[in-house]
Order: sequence, then structure tokens, then C-alpha cells
Amino acid sequence: MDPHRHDPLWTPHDRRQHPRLPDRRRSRRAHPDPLGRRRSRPRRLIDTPARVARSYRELFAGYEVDPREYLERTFQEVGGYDELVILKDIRFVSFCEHHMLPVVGKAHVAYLPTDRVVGISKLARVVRGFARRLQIQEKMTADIARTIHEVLRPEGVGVIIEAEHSCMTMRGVDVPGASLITSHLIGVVRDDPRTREEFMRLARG
Ligand SMILES: Nc1nc2c(ncn2[C@@H]2O[C@H](COP(=O)(O)OP(=O)(O)OP(=O)(O)O)[C@@H](O)[C@H]2O)c(=O)[nH]1
Ligand SMILES: [Zn+2]
Repeated sequence: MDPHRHDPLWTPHDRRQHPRLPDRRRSRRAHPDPLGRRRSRPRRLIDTPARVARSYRELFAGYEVDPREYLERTFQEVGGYDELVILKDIRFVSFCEHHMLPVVGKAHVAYLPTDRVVGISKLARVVRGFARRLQIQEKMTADIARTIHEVLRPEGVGVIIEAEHSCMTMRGVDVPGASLITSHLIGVVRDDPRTREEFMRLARG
């Protein structure tokens, strides 16, 4: 039995190597393969390789950016504001590096500024910059927190991520609805019980 008999891209070209299979060459038009091989495939699949390549470029665009750069423009006119700044429910789509399947979730990001703040959209851009890569959720959580800490130098940073991993919810152990919650706290958000509690309450509330 041929090991490739279930391959959906199995083509007449391949069938010629296997005379026992029916030859459907005449029912399909021959098209040049983007990789230069002589192949034919259903018309609706012809553009698929190029389309997939374009969509991967978009989905993994995080490799083309340095999220630190988003945080370089800051404002100092904050009117003495010295409480936590929290941006919650930042929706993202990422991909687990084990199976390359979608990880869909939301991030809550907070920092306690010293003398300057950043435009809030930039916090969401940092999340997206790290999400649009192959990821492990724990690493993504820590990367976001460390980047904000290193560039803004605030009193503290907190990041919580809750996400569904398709590799667990649509295959494998197959537990729909399960979500992974990770957090990374730095400085006063980790060490000061009042600030930590405030972050947890506002992020989850
Ligand atoms: N800690 C952590 N684990 C993850 C993440 N994304 C995927 N995983 C897990 O990575 C593990 C990879 O395990 P393997 O045993 O190599 O892969 P597998 O045989 O496909 O495992 P199953 O998913 O259990 O079928 C799985 O347990 C996944 O659930 C993540 O962001 N963080
Ligand atoms: Zn996975």
C-alpha cells in the first residue's frame, strides 16, 4: 500500500509513478508549480502556496519588528500622575512553537510610571510584536514585562495573559474551553502587596 495515499495534494504526476492508481490527468489542467516542479492540482488550490506564504508573513510579522522601539516615544507632562496605568483585554493571536497552532487570548499590561508615560497604543503594539511569533506563553509573558521594564524604567510592571491553545482544545488532549493563565510581575507590582493586589483586581475585574 502506498504511504502517500491519503495526501490531499496527491497529483496525476505522482499517479504516473503508480500505475495501479487511476490516472485523472485529463480531468485537471496542468499548472506550473511555484517551486518549479511539474505538477497539476485542482484550480482552487493553485494560488494556495503563495497565499499561505503571504499569510504567514503577516501572522509572523513579529520577527520583523523590535518591540522596544514602540516604547521610545514618551510623554513627561503627566500632571503628577503616580498611580498604576493598566491596559486590559488586549486581544491577540499567537502560535505555539510546538504545533504551530493558534493561541488566542488576551493580555493585561500595567506599569507604575516614574516621571514619564507611553502612548497606550504602544503597549498593545508590544503585545502584538511578541504575539506574532512562534511562542511559549510563559516566555511571551516575560518578554513583554521585561521589555517595558527595560525601556521605560518604571517602578514596576505587571503582565497577565490568559489564552486558549488550539493544540489542547482542538486536538491532542482535546479539552475545549481550557485556558492557560500566566503572569510576570516586576518591581513594586511584585513586591508591594497593595500595588500587586490592585493590579490583580483591576486586571481580572
Ligand atoms: N508550558 C507550555 N506548554 C505549551 C505551550 N503551548 C503548547 N504547550 C505544550 O507543549 C507540549 C508539547 O508536548 P509534546 O509531547 O512534545 O507534543 P504532543 O505529543 O503533540 O503532546 P500532546 O499535545 O499532549 O498531544 C504539549 O503538552 C502542549 O500542550 C505553552 O505556551 N506553554
Ligand atoms: Zn502547541
